[in-house]
Amino acid sequence: MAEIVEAAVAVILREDGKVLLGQRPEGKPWSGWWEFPGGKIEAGETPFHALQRELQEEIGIEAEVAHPWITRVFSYPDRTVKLRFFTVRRWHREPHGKENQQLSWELPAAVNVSPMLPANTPVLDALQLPTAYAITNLAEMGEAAFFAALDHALEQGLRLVQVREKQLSSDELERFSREVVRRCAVVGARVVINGDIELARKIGAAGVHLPTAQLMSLEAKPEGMLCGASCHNREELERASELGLDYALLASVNATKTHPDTQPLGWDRFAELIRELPMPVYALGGLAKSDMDTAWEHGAHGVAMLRGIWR
Ligand SMILES: Nc1nc2c([nH]c(=O)n2[C@@H]2O[C@H](COP(=O)(O)OP(=O)(O)OP(=O)(O)O)[C@@H](O)[C@H]2O)c(=O)[nH]1
Repeated sequence: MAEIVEAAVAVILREDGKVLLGQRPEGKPWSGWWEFPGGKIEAGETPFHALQRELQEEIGIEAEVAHPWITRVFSYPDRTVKLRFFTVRRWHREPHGKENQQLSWELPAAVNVSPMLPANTPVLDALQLPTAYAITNLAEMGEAAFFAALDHALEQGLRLVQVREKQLSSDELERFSREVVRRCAVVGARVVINGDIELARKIGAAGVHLPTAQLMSLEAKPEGMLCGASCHNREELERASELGLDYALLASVNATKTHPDTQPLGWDRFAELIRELPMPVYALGGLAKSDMDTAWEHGAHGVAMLRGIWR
């Protein structure tokens, strides 16, 4: 097998949601194609040091903090690359093309420059997943309180909601899911339905969320819809990765009321379990939006919440 080239790559995120892309300079392979700033990890370098060196050399900035995010392997005709992505939300100095390359701030959902390096298309999809993920809690809250909290959270910027109401009959679930989809659609938020691919299609939800048993038994990712899964260990995370799922939830980081008898993972174990996965992973279990920075520090894409988001 050809050698694997390892690279450290930066997703530099501005507060307006735009990311920085650069055009590969003349003289390099794939010159003219657009990419995230970064480059090869040299012998003896850690990925983080390679990232800082490349950011300095290519665009003249220093990352104040860089969090490990996803790792993607991609085979080009002449080489296989292993791209270790980091998110950078704070940096020093203004980025400028030090190799005479063009730079452009772009929204992941509407990139105006092309062509993108082929390895990067799924990365732009992953970047369209918001950092806060909500799970419905009709069972504990009741309908009036739940819908009031949903409208409030949507107003505050919530853009991804999982419908999970195992106590409802199928008719009730359809009625409730349609109402959640309707309210979310007003602001362009996406809804995934727990466990029911057919219902998701029938009501025009964005996708489906697989409970663990369904993750382990499903043969292929359902086509044409957003699809994530609930995981508790490395085996389940690897299954989600093999199926090419768009995201995973990993629980339980802290002790929760939902699973009082389960031993929580804690943040260090969480970080260890999600290393080198190609899809974003949300941390779940006794968390609130105030845990976001800690989640990022441990490699999470964001925080998933069943109670914390509705308070
Ligand atoms: N920097 C960067 N490289 C990427 C991205 N996507 C992607 O497939 N790659 C691949 O990862 C490898 C990174 O190497 P590079 O060519 O940027 O590294 P470098 O600046 O150290 O290269 P050099 O040794 O040619 O100067 C290349 O094969 C490149 O095609 C991306 O978004 N950013």
